[in-house]
Amino acid sequence: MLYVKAPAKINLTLDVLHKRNDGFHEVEMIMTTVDLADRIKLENREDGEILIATTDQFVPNDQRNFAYQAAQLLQTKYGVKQGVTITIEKEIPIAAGLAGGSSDAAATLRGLNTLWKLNLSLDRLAELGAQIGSDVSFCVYGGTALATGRGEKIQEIAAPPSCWVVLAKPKIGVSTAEIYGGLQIDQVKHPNTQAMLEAIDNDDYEGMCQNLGNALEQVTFHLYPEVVSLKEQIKRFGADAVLMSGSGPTVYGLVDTELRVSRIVNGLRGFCDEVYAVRLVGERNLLD
Ligand SMILES: C[C@@](CO)(OP(=O)(O)O)[C@H](O)COP(=O)(O)OP(=O)(O)OC[C@H]1O[C@@H](n2ccc(N)nc2=O)[C@H](O)[C@@H]1O
Ligand SMILES: Nc1ncnc2c1ncn2[C@@H]1O[C@H](COP(=O)(O)OP(=O)(O)O)[C@@H](O)[C@H]1O
Repeated sequence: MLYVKAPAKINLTLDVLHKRNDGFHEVEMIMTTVDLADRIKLENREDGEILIATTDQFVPNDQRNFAYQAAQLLQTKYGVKQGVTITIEKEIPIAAGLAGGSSDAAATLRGLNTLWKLNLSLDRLAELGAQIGSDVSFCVYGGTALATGRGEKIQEIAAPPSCWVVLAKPKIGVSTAEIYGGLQIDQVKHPNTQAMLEAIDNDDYEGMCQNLGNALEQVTFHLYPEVVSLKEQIKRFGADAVLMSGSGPTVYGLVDTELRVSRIVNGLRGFCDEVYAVRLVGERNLLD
C-alpha cells in the first residue's frame, strides 16, 4: 500500500499562439504547484482489476477517471498482471482550472511506478501522462515549468518568489474544451511570458505580480460574468495581483503578508463558498 499526494497547479501565464490541425491549441504557459492536494491511496490487487473509490460524488469512479486511465495505461504498456484499488480523497475543486484530475493521474503514475516496481523515469511517466491529458505531464514533475506544445512539453524553471495564494472558486464548473472552443485567435490578449520568466529568475515579486496574464480569461469572463466580479472582489480586498487559473473558473490572488490573506478570506465570506489560502510550492517533489 502507498500514499501519494496530488497537488493543484495555477497558471502564472497562459498564452495561446495558434490553433493546430489536430484541434488542440499551441500554448505557452508558466505553471506552478500550490499546496492544495488530493491524497491518493494505492493498494495492490491480485485479481488484476482497477477500482476507484472517491470521497466526492461528482468525480467519476470508472474508466472516465484519469487515475483509472493512468493505471490502465501502465498495465497495458508494461504487461502488469496486478490490479489496484485507488482511493482518492478529493481536496482540489473539480473542473476548476487547477488540474485536479490531471494531478490525480500523475500521482497514480508516480505511485504505481513504485508499487509495481516498474523503474520508469519521470520523463517516461510524463510522456505516458500526455496520452491522458495535456496537463498531466506537468503534474508528473510538479514544481514550476514553462509548458509548450499543447502543454505537454515541460521545461523546468526556478521557483517563483514565495508568497500566499488565495484561491476562490465560483459555484460553476467550466469545460476546458468549451473555453478553448470559444477563443477567437486574432483577438487574443497575449501575456508577456518573457517578462514573467525574467521576474521569476530575479526573484522579483512585484515583477511577477505585474506580469500575470491568461489569454483564456476573455472567453470565460464573457460566458460567466460572475468570474469577473470575483476577480474584482479579490483585488478590492487587498491582493497584489489577481488572475484566473487555466480555463477557470477559479480566480487567485497573490499576497505577500499573512495578515492580508485573512482580510481577503474574510472579505470573500458570503460572496464565495470555496475559498482556500495556500502557498506556492514552487520546487519539485516537496509534497511527496
Ligand atoms: C487550460 C489548461 C491550462 O493549464 O488547464 P485547465 O483549465 O484544464 O486546468 C490546459 O491547457 C488544459 O489541459 P487539460 O485539461 O489536460 O486538457 P485536455 O484534456 O488535454 O484537453 C481538453 C480539451 O481542451 C482543448 N485543448 C486543450 C489543450 C490545448 N493545448 N488546446 C486545446 O484546444 C481541446 O478541445 C481538448 O479536447
Ligand atoms: N480524478 C479526477 N478528479 C476530478 N475530475 C476528474 C477526475 N478524473 C476525471 N475527471 C473529469 O475531469 C473533468 C475536469 O476536471 P478537473 O481535472 O478537476 O478540472 P480542470 O481540467 O479544470 O483542471 C471533470 O469534470 C471530471 O469529469
